[in-house]
Amino acid sequence: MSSSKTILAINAGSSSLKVSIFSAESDTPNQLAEIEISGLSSPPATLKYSRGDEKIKGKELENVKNQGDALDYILDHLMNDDGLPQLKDKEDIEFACHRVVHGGDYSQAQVINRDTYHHIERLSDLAPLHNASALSLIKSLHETLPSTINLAFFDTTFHSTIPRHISTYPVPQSSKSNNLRKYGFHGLSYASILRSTSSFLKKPPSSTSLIALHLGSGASACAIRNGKSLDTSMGLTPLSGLPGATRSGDVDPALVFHMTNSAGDMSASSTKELHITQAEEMLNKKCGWNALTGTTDFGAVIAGEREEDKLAVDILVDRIIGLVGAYFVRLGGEVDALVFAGGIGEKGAELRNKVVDSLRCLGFAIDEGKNGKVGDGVVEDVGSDEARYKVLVCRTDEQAEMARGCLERWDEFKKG
Ligand SMILES: Nc1ncnc2c1ncn2[C@@H]1O[C@H](COP(=O)(O)OP(=O)(O)O)[C@@H](O)[C@H]1O
Ligand SMILES: CC(=O)OP(=O)(O)O
Ligand SMILES: [Mg+2]
Repeated sequence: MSSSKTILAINAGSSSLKVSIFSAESDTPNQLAEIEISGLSSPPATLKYSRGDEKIKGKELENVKNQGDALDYILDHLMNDDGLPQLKDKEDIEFACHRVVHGGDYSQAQVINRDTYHHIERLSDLAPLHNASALSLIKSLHETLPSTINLAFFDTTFHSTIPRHISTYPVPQSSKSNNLRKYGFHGLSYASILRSTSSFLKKPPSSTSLIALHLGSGASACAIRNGKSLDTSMGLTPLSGLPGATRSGDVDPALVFHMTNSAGDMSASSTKELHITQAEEMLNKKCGWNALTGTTDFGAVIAGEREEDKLAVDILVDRIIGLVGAYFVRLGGEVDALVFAGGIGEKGAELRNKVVDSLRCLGFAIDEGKNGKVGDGVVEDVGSDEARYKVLVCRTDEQAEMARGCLERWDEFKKG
């Protein structure tokens, strides 16, 4: 390990691209700058940049329409920032860490080479909003920065501890369908949440138990027992569980055949790299709160006054509390904290209020004053002092989690 070089960590979400740059001079990642382009699914996209005291927030970017444009914009911005002398040459970037949502059976991060690239490509059908765009970013980075080593970090890795009776679907178990199991996603985020909250609670991660909620354009919940994922709400693909901006979340599996009689036909948006049926297209891209309200921006939905806005919020709250109740039972009530994270979890004070208010019977309660004043802390306690269980807000950092993983295996990754 250790050089004067830098690590670039790239997190392609379904509505955003977040990139952080770290110096690789110590055992823990030292963030030099963080840049985020959000609102890719509700244009215009907006830029947020922070490097020390230098901050840009809410700048609208008319010409940034997709993940590829966003990466080009971000690399250009970083390379041309005079306040970032660590990044002047393309060769300064030793590693680029990419968040890849579906890692199939990979149990740890991989160096991207021809084999791993094609393996990830084959998993694209199982994460149709994510893997294909992560791969196109990997390809474009490989072309722009030919001397940088690309690494894939998977959302699925954290959930490899889910017991078999929880990850198995009760369907015929042929050898192929044994791969048709629950994988779970947002794993880099849950690893980051566990690291930050256990440190906040002054407990080792291995004895910390949480019900964690990652609520963004894709939303999920996770039961963490003694530092290990016990269950999570996304499954074989990131479609199941909670509704998202454009995803239905759990519905009766037969519903789709009543919405269309060509469910199994290929969708017009299928490409050579990505095969997606009309059913998958509909449930992944045409549902969620966007289908109910006409916007993917949950900030606008929760501020909205219309019946459909209220309905979308009530649905999300209802599905969240259902999962928290189930996980509370799974954990036998041994819960150190309920944790909110992700764009909505971190910024949506009113949603936190509604969720926690509905969980009073379990011993959770919010302090409205603290909840309304969440600042820049990595972890903030928003629970009432009188409540039995803690309620925390955590600024999850998937990029830092990847950079940490890169530093831990630096020499091995250098060998390729
Ligand atoms: N003040 C706010 N209140 C509630 N939701 C918000 C607020 N600001 C942003 N959001 C929502 O956060 C979501 C994006 O979360 P994020 O985790 O960054 O997304 P991604 O899934 O792309 O990683 C969007 O739905 C956005 O509308
Ligand atoms: C897995 C997933 O849905 O990720 P995101 O919320 O970043 O889109
Ligand atoms: Mg995300």
